[in-house]
Amino acid sequence: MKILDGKYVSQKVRDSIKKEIAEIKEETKRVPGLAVIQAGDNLASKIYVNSKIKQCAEVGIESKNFIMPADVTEKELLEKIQLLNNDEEVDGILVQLPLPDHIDTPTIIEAIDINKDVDGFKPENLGKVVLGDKTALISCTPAGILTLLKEYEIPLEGKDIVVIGRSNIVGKPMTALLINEGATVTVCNSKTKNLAEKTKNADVVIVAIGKANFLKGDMIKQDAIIIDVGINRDENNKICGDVDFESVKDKVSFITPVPGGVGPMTIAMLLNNTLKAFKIGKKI
Ligand SMILES: Nc1nc(=O)c2c([nH]1)NC[C@@H]1CN(c3ccc(C(=O)N[C@@H](CCC(=O)O)C(=O)O)cc3)C=[N+]21
Repeated sequence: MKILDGKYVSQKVRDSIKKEIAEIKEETKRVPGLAVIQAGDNLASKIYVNSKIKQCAEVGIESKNFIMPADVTEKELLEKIQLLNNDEEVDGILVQLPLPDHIDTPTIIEAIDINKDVDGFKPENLGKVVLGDKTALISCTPAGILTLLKEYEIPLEGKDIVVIGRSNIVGKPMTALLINEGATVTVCNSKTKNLAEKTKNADVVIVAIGKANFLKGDMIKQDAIIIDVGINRDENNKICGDVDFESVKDKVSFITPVPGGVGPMTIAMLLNNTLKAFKIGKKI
């Protein structure tokens, strides 16, 4: 078993982003800017947002955090996004999800300027990902997974890959990226019949189903590669993934740990998208 070390690879990505930003700053006197909007202050959101802000500072991205009250109206959020769309110093806009129930999330995402959509959540960006358009701002988790697999020189062409989860922000863009790499992709979900039959045949299994310790050793084949997108809390409030690490560990060739796998890669890709959006917006 080899660990796909997201902590290590994300640091490498951040080092490279930091270097590029320093060079651009030297030449243009400008640095990328990221605006983060949070509605309400639930603790989990706060922790992620703080981590993003800290890592922005580390690579030289200027970040601004806007905390709106939990009862913020859709109109107020849309007005805030309009201001940020027109703000020269803001290259990327991230609206932390989930939003409170009374807010229509697609309406909010739709309001973000296409070139500032650093989460890659807008329909146009997902469309570009499907078409293999290099100018896409790619959803951060799938982009991070692809970067991690490439860093470890894991070939994808001709591989049988099962993706468990069909969300707009992980499963769907992940599937498109893998198809474009020449993999044969099966997309499953919580209602899939005979799931283990499918996962047992897969060279790579990507699990994003949001159920603690869901994927077990008897569901995979020998030497499978396992990517665990889940972040759950177990009965002892310890962070755990969607994969039962103990039960699969002796069977896998590669596996991402939780924590320290996909999570850090996701944030690194957010920084990367912010730099990309800055370069597109400022024509660098
Ligand atoms: N608009 C938006 N974009 C997001 O990208 C987004 C979001 N909303 N809402 C919440 C989720 C969650 N998310 C995480 C990213 C990294 C870690 C991460 O780095 N986790 C560490 C562990 C952190 C810990 O110990 O708590 C790890 O896996 O090693 C976790 C969670 C991004 N999200």
